Amino acid sequence: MKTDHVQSSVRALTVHAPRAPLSGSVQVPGDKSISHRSLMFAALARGTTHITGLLEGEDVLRTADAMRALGADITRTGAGTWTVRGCGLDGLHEPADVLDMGNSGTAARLLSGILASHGFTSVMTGDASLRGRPMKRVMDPLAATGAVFLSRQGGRLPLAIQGNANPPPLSYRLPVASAQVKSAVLLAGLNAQGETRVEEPVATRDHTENMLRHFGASVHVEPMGAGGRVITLQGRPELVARDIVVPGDPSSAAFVLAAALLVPGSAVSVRGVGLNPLRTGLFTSLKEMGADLVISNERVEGGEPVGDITATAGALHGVDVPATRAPSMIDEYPVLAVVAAHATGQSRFRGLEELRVKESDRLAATVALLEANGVKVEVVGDDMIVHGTGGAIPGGGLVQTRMDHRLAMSAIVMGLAAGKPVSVDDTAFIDTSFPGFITLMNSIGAGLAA
Ligand SMILES: O=C(O)C1=C[C@@H](OP(=O)(O)O)[C@@H](O)[C@H](O)C1
Ligand SMILES: C=C(OP(=O)(O)O)C(=O)O
Repeated sequence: MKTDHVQSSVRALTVHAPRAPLSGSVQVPGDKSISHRSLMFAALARGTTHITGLLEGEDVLRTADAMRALGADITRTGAGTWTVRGCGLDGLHEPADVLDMGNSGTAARLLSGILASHGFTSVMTGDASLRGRPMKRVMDPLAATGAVFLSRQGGRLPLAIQGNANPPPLSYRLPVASAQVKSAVLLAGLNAQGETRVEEPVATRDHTENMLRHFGASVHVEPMGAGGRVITLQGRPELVARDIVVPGDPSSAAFVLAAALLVPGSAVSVRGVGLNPLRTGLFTSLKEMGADLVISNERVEGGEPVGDITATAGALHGVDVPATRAPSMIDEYPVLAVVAAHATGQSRFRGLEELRVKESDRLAATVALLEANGVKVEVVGDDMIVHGTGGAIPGGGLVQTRMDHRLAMSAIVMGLAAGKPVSVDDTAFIDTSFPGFITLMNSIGAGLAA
C-alpha cells in the first residue's frame, strides 16, 4: 500500500474557543496559484529567475520537484526565496521516474499541458485524494495536441502522456469554469506554431495570462458575452527570465480574517494580501454580510494588486451569493459556510457544482462539518443553504477532513467560535497550502494545541 507522505503524519486536534479576543497583524504565505506558475514558467524561460515570497507548501514543493525532474535547476536560497535557471521552451527533458504531484490538482493539471506539448513520455500520479479527481477535463482539450494519454478509468491518475513536440495551435471553449483547464490549454499552446485560443464563458483567475505576459509572451484578453473572456496566445514565444514577487494568498488570509470576524472582540490585520479581482469574491460576500472588513495600503507588487486587510468582529447577517461569483471564491466556500453558520439568518451559495471535485467533495464535506456541529444546512441542486445561528454555533462535533486542507482550516475556525470544542480528525494536510497555520493562529491568540 502506497503511503502518502503527508498522510503518514496524522495530526488530530481539539479546538476550544479562545479565552480572549484575537488580535495582531500577520502575513500569510505566498499565493499558491502564483507560486506554482512562477516555478513552471521560469523553468520554460531562458535565463535565471529570482522568486521572492514563494509558498513553501507541499503542493508547490511537488511542482518544484517535477520541474527539476524535467531539467530545470531550482534552488532555495532562503525563506520563500528561490532561484530557477530555466531550460527554454525546448529545453525540458524526459523525466527518469514517475512525477508524484501529491495532493495538488493545480500542479497535475497545469503540468499536463506542458507534458502534452513536449516530445517525450512521462507519467504523473498523486495521493489518494488527487488520484480520485477528474483529469479528463484536461485530457479532452489536450488530445488536440496529438499527444497520447493513458489513464485509469474515467480519466484518473496515474496518467501516462506521450507528448507531441510540435502540436497544432488549440482552440477550446471551457465547459467548466476552471482556470486549471484554461491554463493547461495555454501552456500546451506555448509550443504550437500559431495562435491558441481559449473561450471562458465566466472569467476565472488570470494568473497564467498575467505571468506569461510578464515572461514576454503575447497574450490578449477580450471580453466575451456577460462576464466571459477570450484569451489568445501567440505560440512559440521567447520566454525570458524575469524576477517575481509572490503576494500573500487571499485563500489563506480568508481563514485568519474569518476567525477574527467570529471571535468576539477580535481585530486582526493581514498584510500584503493579493487582491486580484478574480480572487476577491469572498471579501465582497463578507462585506455583504455586514462584516467590518477594511482594505488599506493598496499597491501593485510584481504586477499584481496587493493590500492590507483588517477584520473586526461584529454582527453578521445572511447573504445570497450568485453563481457568477463562484470562480472568484471557489476555494473559500467551506470557511464562508462557517461564517454563515455564525451569522443571523439564512445564507444561500449558488452554483457550487465544482466543489464536488476538489481535494474532497467539498459540498458534502462542508455539509457534514456544519451538521456535526449542530448547524442546519441543506443542499438544493448545486446550491448550499446555511441556517445561521446568530452567534451560537453549538459545536461539540468531530470533523472528518478527508485529506482536504481547507476543510481542516475551516473546522479550526469553527472551533474558535463554537459553544463546545470541535474535534478535527487530521490537520496534516494544512501543510499543502498553509504551512505554519497553527503557529500563526496562536500568534494572534487562538490557543491551539501545537
Ligand atoms: O488555477 C489555479 O491555480 C487554481 C484554480 C482553481 O481550480 P479550478 O481552476 O479547477 O477551479 C482552484 O480551486 C485551485 O485552488 C487553484
Ligand atoms: C482545490 C485546491 O487546490 P488544487 O486544485 O490545486 O488541489 C485548493 O487549494 O483549494
